[in-house]
Amino acid sequence: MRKIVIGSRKSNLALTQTDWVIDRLRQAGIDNEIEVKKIVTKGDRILDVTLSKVGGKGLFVKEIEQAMYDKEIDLAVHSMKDMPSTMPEGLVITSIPEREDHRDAFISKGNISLHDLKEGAIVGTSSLRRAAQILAARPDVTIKWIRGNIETRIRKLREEDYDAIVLAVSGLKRVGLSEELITEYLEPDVCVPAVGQGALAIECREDDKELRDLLARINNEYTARTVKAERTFLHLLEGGCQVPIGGYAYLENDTIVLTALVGTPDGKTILKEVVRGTDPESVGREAAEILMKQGAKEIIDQVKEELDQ
Ligand SMILES: NCc1[nH]cc(CCC(=O)O)c1CC(=O)O
Repeated sequence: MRKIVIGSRKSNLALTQTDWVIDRLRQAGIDNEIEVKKIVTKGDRILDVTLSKVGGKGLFVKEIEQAMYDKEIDLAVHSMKDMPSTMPEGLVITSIPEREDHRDAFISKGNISLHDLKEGAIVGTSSLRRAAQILAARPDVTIKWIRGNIETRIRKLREEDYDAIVLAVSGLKRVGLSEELITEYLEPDVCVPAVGQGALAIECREDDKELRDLLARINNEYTARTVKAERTFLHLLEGGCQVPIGGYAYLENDTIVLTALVGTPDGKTILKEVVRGTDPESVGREAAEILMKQGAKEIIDQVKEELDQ
């Protein structure tokens, strides 16, 4: 039986996610030897610059993908939301396990809800998507960029002048922090999560048939179908995390219900639609077409132009 080598970033979140996948593989009866190889990515090295300005998504995955081409590793576990919407030649997302909580968490000093924050309160996020939606709900608050891993951001809330921060519930749970820290779960009607938020992507070489057959055992059809709708939408809008785009889909019986969002970073314009259907790609495409008709492309092009300056 062949040994399986998994490449992982060194962050607590990445290693936890990798361990979680290994647990799933074991539960699925896969008892091959498994080795974890730690890789430091460019994204881990440039933590002091706004993520959107240094190239966004690709940053965390590129070096891991090179290791896969070089056969130093066989597979990698990523946060789905960090995956670019197009895959590089020869690599595939072969399996999508069951999704963790998809929501964003609002965490404030003194447990004050988003609605009850005082005027001018400082909310920390480095996501344009979160900034847009927080400002749409509360135009009177100030967004202040915050960087660093989940643990760092929690510490900065405590030690610096932030009144609140927003981060993914899934990330918080995965690094072992208590959900008691959370003031408020932001449902998609308040804050549409990032496409793929809470889900993992297991990536491997396209031609590694033997490994793909093993990994298929931990694919979750519900998550795979809904994430497919979200990513089709993202792909058609050519969005990375450098533009305020959100997408979340769930199933109602067999119907996919996709909430799709594009907004301006100041939150003054929010385009948001709910699309239903059974075929994930059609649902994603329909959402993209509707938002495009409402001016989504113009918003995205303008945000990209501003970032380039
Ligand atoms: N942007 C960084 C990032 N990438 C993945 C997660 C964890 C969330 C997930 O599992 O999707 C986080 C932290 C966050 O958004 O607060």
